[in-house]
Amino acid sequence: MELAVKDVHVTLGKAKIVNGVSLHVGERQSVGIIGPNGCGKSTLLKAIYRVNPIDSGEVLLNGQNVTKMSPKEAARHIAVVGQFNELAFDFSVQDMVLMGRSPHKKMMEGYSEADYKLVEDTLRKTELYPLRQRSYLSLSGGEKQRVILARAIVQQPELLILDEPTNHLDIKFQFEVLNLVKDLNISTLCVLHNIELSARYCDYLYAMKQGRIVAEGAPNKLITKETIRTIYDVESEIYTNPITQDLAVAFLPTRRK
Ligand SMILES: Nc1ncnc2c1ncn2[C@@H]1O[C@H](COP(=O)(O)OP(=O)(O)OP(=O)(O)O)[C@@H](O)[C@H]1O
Repeated sequence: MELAVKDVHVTLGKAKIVNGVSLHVGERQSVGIIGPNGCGKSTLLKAIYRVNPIDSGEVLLNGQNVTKMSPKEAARHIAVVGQFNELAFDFSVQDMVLMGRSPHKKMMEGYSEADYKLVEDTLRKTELYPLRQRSYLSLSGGEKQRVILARAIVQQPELLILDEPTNHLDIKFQFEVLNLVKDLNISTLCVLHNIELSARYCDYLYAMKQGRIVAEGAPNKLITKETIRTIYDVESEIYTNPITQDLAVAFLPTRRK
């Protein structure tokens, strides 16, 4: 599944938040967006998954205009793991995850044995199986985040959109969630605040500032001290971690006196 975002503009209230953004996610590619607080990353993602109306521009999935799809049709192709996972009504963990199958069901069609099997396998993979009978609202932030990811996995999307998926997670689950996403081997578009994680898990990155894309490229090309200075206004040095051999960033903020 390919996603093409072409010259998208979004206004919220009277403020122009996204200002002519174009980006591309190729078949089975992991693409990341980095940028400072308030630069418009979530607003852009919400425009892509149809929560925010767009002023102009296009969002195309394999050439098909997403804004013209029915919500159910869009949900057969795109799953979302958002930043805030609160709900007005409570469900068990198992039922929450089972709901991921609903875009694939016809009206009044029940869940099949295969659906229940997929849910069970996914609950085990995400280490949620022991919590399957628990009420979703009683879970911790990190547990909720994993339930939302499990629901997205059983949705079997061709494009997964993630907004800060590691937000509430401890170190172990940060790696496990990103590894699970990587293993899905589908197209992903992900906002991550952690630059080192974005370098490790993304094939290609876009850097955003004040509603625009200001740089793009493979992580080892895009992540330079100049890009970090441009987008975050912080000095840094980029180096190779001598133990993991991964790209690493040492931030060198100037202290206020
Ligand atoms: N309804 C609204 N009316 C006006 N401005 C809004 C509205 N909703 C959000 N904004 C503003 O739009 C800007 C972009 O918000 P957005 O959540 O997209 O940023 P972000 O890059 O995802 O930030 P963060 O890294 O903090 O999550 C912010 O300045 C926010 O205050």
